[in-house]
Amino acid sequence: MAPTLATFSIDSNTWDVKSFVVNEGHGVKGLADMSIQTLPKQYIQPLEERITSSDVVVDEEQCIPVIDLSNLNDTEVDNMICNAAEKWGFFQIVNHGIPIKVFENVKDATHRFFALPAQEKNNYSKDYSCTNNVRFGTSFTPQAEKALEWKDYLSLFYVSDEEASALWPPACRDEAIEFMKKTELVIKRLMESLMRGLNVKEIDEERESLLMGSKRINLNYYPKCPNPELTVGVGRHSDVSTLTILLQDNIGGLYVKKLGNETWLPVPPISGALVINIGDALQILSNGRYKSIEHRVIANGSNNRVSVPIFVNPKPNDVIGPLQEVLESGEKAVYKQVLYSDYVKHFFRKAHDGKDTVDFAKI
Ligand SMILES: CC(C)(COP(=O)(O)OP(=O)(O)OC[C@H]1O[C@@H](n2cnc3c(N)ncnc32)[C@H](O)[C@@H]1OP(=O)(O)O)[C@@H](O)C(=O)NCCC(=O)NCCSC(=O)/C=C/c1ccc(O)c(O)c1
Ligand SMILES: O=C(O)CCC(=O)C(=O)O
Ligand SMILES: [Fe+2]
Repeated sequence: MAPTLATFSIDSNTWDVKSFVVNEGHGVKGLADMSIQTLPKQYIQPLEERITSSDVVVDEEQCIPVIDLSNLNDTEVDNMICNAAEKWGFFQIVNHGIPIKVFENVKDATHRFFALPAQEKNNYSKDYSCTNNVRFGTSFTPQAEKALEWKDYLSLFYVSDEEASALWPPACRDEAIEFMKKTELVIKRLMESLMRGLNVKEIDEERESLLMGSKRINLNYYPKCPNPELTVGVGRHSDVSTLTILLQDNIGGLYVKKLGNETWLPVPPISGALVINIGDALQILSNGRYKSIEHRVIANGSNNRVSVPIFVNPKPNDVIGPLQEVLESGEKAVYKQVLYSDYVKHFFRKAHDGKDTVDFAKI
């Protein structure tokens, strides 16, 4: 039984916090709603996994690029996108043509879903969900992690509008679908620019599958946290996607690792912008030219935060490896051919571990 006092310090030695949060589906939001005063020990990260101010650079000059897409067909914009993908692995886009209302709606829908009673959310957990394509969960891989992460999520794998309408939670379904639809054109355009930079002239059917054959949308919820400095919202990782399109709210907390050194740069929230990052699959397809960069999210002591990433992926049965156009000039392949679903399963089997997943595909 969970303690029921409104405000108290829990004794995480005697109370089974993990069972309450993970198995009973209360999530970290369930803990936050109890107004706990101290962080349960299960969430205390080792020192090296916490972000301290000495690791972080706060300098306008050191921010990831912000790219204005209002002139997307310009070669100049193409170059900016490819350059950002090579040098930073992360950038923000503005003037992309997607109405801001679509963003507001999906953020509201995220708050609405996580405000549901635990019992209702738990209908979508690994144990109770009627489909593998809809999953409510907490942390990343609680069964494999030494310390849990301060995040709840709903993960929705898109198959068709019909399936989404039938199976995704009504509290957020329509807004999540709308957000996916409205980003389609931008995703295609970004991919075309990125492919031009790799000498790929045309995105045919096979390439379309490899680059954007499947999509998954996650709704992330990071409740206000006691002792945020002792834990993390999301640990160090790179995404396994080709591209990730991330909508964050105005709270902030996402940090990316600067290529070539050990410093972490904040990704400042910009109203109306989307954050774009290269995932492992595109790093592999580009034979390392485009960089899938390590990133992480801190916990926040004052505010709840939401974010909504769309992971653009190959199809699970696609085989990924360096593209033929990239190797044409005689460049040596650094990655082998791997079945994408094997790669993803490898990622999901372990706790977040920075950039180590990509070793799975190294020659
Ligand atoms: C994902 C898989 C491989 C699942 O295969 P399937 O045969 O259905 O296996 P499964 O038994 O359901 O899942 C395998 C394990 O992954 C875990 N898992 C599956 N889906 C998810 C999910 N959405 N979130 C977390 N864990 C998951 C399960 O918990 C399984 O482990 P276990 O509980 O059995 O120990 C398959 O559906 C697939 O290939 N999908 C298409 C591609 C795809 O969806 N790619 C994902 C891109 S996501 C991406 O790029 C980043 C994701 C991310 C990053 C940081 C976070 O903090 C985070 O939460 C998520
Ligand atoms: O919440 C964020 O800003 C980023 C989340 C993230 O990295 C992920 O879900 O893969
Ligand atoms: Fe990520």
